[in-house]
Amino acid sequence: MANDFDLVVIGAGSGGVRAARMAAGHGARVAIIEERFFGGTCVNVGCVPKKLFAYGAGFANEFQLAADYGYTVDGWSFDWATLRDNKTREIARLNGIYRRLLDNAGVTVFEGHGRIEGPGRVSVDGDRQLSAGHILIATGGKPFVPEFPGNERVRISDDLFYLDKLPDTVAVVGGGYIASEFASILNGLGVTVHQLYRRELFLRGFDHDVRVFVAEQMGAHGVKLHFNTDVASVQERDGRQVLNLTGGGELVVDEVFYATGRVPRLDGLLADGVSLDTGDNGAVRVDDQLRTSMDGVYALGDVTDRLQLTPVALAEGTWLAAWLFAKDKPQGPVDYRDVPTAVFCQPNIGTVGLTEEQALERHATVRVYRGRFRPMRYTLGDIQEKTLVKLIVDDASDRVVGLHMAGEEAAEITQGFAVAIRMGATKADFDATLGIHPSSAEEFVTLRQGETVSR
Ligand SMILES: Cc1cc2nc3c(=O)[nH]c(=O)nc-3n(C[C@H](O)[C@H](O)[C@H](O)COP(=O)(O)OP(=O)(O)OC[C@H]3O[C@@H](n4cnc5c(N)ncnc54)[C@H](O)[C@@H]3O)c2cc1C
Ligand SMILES: NC(=O)c1ccc[n+]([C@@H]2O[C@H](COP(=O)([O-])OP(=O)(O)OC[C@H]3O[C@@H](n4cnc5c(N)ncnc54)[C@H](O)[C@@H]3O)[C@@H](O)[C@H]2O)c1
Repeated sequence: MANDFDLVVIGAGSGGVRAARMAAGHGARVAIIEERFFGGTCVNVGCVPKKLFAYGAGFANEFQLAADYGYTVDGWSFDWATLRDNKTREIARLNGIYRRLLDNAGVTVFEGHGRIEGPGRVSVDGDRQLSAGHILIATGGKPFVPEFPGNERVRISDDLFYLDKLPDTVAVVGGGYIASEFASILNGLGVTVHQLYRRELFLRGFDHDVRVFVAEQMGAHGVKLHFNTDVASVQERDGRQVLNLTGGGELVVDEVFYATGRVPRLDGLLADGVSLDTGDNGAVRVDDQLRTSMDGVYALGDVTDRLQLTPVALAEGTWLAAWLFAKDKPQGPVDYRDVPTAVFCQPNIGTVGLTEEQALERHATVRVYRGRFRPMRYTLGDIQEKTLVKLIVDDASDRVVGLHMAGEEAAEITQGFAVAIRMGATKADFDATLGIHPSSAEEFVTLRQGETVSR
């Protein structure tokens, strides 16, 4: 007997929606199951509301700058409820768009909990049974909070987007993307922010110079950074949160936000007796064709815990739909080389390719070019905002193997350079490219004094 659907997708986030729409476009009969919100993490409690808040957090700086340009900007104030509710309205609009995209693509939408009952069998809310030629797990991730006394008192990233009231003082625990972005956002909105990170320097995995520079700049913006600091317990005192620190001492704040990583979301996904190979943190293991250990079941995006980025989930969704259903199959697997990324902390970080540390693992000798400057926009007044640009070049081939920026518009600028890096641009190509003057981006093509570093 024919299956109900050629493909049943569980989870309508970035990767699931993309795979479902594209598969339907290739002529497959597709169903998608979503239990919480269309568009998933990115649209609802991730990239989009985060970026809107980051824009919101930048205005205090702009008002100060406007005064340097002769504007009178006395008496401005900020209303949290307006920002929060305008954001929520926009997210509701996007939810509708995601839902309509699926409907218009001819995808059958089920609202409820998806569960794999066995090979080729999926249920919706435990009752409606669907048979499927292929099943795709695109269930994303969820915040991870470590075990310690009082951890039920802390908030996670989802909560920030719906706070009733903006607290006066917060602790943000973690040193990755979310903690650094949230610390900058809250600081920009006028909250006193303590960011706690358990090791020596946050933003592990990014280029060391960038990490040092961002720590210095975030500190200058007012974020109180506490490195080599971890939390033993949290308790309430007089309506406030008291963090007992592992090294001794305490920190008293109004709210505690934990951003200590995300783990794959597999809650109730597999019926009794159904199992899949998973990694240490529960991530669904896949091969380079996104196949899981169960025949006909695929997985992509955050649930596989590789690169937790929306464009990666989108690329995987596009690839899988074509791989399974297109007349012209992709030539090879998804290409994860030189994935550009940005952290929307203040200053923003943009990066593509290797850090200096990674470059030295692969190449015997590299040339490192650094530039540090005050963007022209800030030169009329007292704002001491700085920008860092850095290129890492493999000395043997002259190829630019890493490009890093921390400063205004780092994400916008890095995206364009990422194309050049992927195409194998050399330092000579950068040198031969004329700058756009005056701009910050031109610094990347005018770096001349390199430092040679060997392993
Ligand atoms: C605060 C924050 C900020 C971020 N900012 C950025 C950014 O700026 N740039 C960037 O590239 N990435 C960012 N990310 C990461 C990005 O959001 C994720 O990489 C991306 O959403 C992953 O897509 P996905 O399809 O794998 O999963 P998700 O988007 O998480 O979608 C999974 C969906 O599956 C649903 N689901 C789960 N289980 C079931 C079930 N059993 N039945 C039915 N439905 C189910 C969930 O409700 C959800 O809608 C951010 C993440 C967070 C948390
Ligand atoms: N701008 C973006 O593209 C963007 C923004 C936000 C999130 N994301 C994605 O979402 C993922 C999750 O973000 P995240 O910031 O939660 O994770 P992360 O992996 O970036 O950072 C987690 C941080 O928590 C710390 N940590 C882990 N366990 C801890 C513990 N037990 N105690 C104290 N500290 C601990 C880690 O050392 C690290 O600093 C990111 O990896 C990223 O891929 C992307």
